[in-house]
Amino acid sequence: MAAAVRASSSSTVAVPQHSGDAERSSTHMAALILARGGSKGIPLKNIKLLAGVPLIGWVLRAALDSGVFQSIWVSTDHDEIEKVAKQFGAQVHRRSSEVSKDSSTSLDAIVEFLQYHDEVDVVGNIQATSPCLHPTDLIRVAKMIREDGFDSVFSVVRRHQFRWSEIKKGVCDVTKPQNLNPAKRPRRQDWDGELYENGSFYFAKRSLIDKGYLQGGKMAYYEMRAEHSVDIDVDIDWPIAEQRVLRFGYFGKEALKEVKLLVCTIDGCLTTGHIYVSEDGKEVLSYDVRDAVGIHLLQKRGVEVRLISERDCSLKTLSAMKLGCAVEVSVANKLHIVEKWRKELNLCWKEVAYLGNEESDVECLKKAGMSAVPADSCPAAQKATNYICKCNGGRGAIREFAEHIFLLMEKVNSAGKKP
Ligand SMILES: CC(=O)N[C@H]1[C@H]([C@H](O)[C@H](O)CO)O[C@](OP(=O)(O)OC[C@H]2O[C@@H](n3ccc(N)nc3=O)[C@H](O)[C@@H]2O)(C(=O)O)C[C@@H]1O
Repeated sequence: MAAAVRASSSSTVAVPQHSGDAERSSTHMAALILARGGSKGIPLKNIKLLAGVPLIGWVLRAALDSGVFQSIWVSTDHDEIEKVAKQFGAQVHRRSSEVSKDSSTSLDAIVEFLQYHDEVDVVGNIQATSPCLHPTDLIRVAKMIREDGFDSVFSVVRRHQFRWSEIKKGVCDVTKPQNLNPAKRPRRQDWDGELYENGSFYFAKRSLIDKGYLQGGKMAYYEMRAEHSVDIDVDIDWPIAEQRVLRFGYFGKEALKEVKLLVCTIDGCLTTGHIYVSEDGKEVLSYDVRDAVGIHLLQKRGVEVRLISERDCSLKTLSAMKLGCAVEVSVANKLHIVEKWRKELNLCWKEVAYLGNEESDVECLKKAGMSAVPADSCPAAQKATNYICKCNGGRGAIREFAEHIFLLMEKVNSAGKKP
């Protein structure tokens, strides 16, 4: 009989230092994210943007920052997914079509991966469909395998749900309680609940997978915090998952700071980039009222908003928009100007948010504590940011980014309140 032991994300387990753990261990533990191109419900689900980040990006970020893996892989049959995986620092296993079908199981794809990778002793199969994973979870699970000697560990979540048997015509005409006594219904606080596999990850030693199992041998579960337990299964889950990751997801090693300054590129962010020119050479720009509202909301919450452009935009036209923002035009080097503003306001980069869409924005996007690009921004800008808006430039991207900033600021403030 396989032994099952518990671990919990809320238990106080000694967490090893991030850097160097993977190198120090002789066991080759590989993270493996399965991301086939043909998903049934949501097209290309595995790279669809969830809160501005491609779905696989959320778990790849956690896997990389955990520092416990000797190698991090995405197994895919799709060029676009390969590109995104590499952008997030993963290696790519191009899998065969046999293990990419609707009927192929995760185990099929994992077995194929191992056939090509003799060096791997343990596979940590992390499912992209559970994007609220944190590095601390992976660090604890790696310890359970490496130090506590488990052959397999998988994630579970505790639920307080009463189960009832199914009524089947001609077989069973009535229902029966499965895990409760209706005469003595326990209150939530009087009942430990039950553990459910939540599909976030499955770690298993090669020797076990060779026998055709992901769960077996000396086996343990890892209990995840309920708020981190998100399983995207159907389309309807997507907006819910989006709210969850914004609140509880992992945003990288750097602690977030309150935003004090938002710098926004004019052409292609505040505006669509279209300019109407009259016979006498006058420019007419248009902007989205939603974006003006976004700017005013930010200002109301004490965020200074400034506009920047490489082009010699008409200051008269910009001031006619009545946005109440300081503006700098004909800028040769945007980074120099933002540095100047940052110093003038006595801010660190983490307190600066930046919305840009072009090559000239890349340095600022990389340095800012929070950055975003409109959906129709150039690929270099998209690569440099951690939030790709759903809205296009001049079509609500500022308003959308403002909401994102507010949510993250809520996260900063609630973290500050913890004892
Ligand atoms: C390890 C395992 O058995 N995983 C299965 C899980 C697991 O049982 C549940 O999540 C538990 O809550 O269920 C399935 O989960 P699902 O189909 O959503 O797959 C989870 C993630 O893995 C990718 N995948 C899966 C199989 C495969 N051959 N190639 C892949 O790339 C998907 O693209 C997706 O990102 C299911 O719902 O049918 C199928 C999965 O195979």
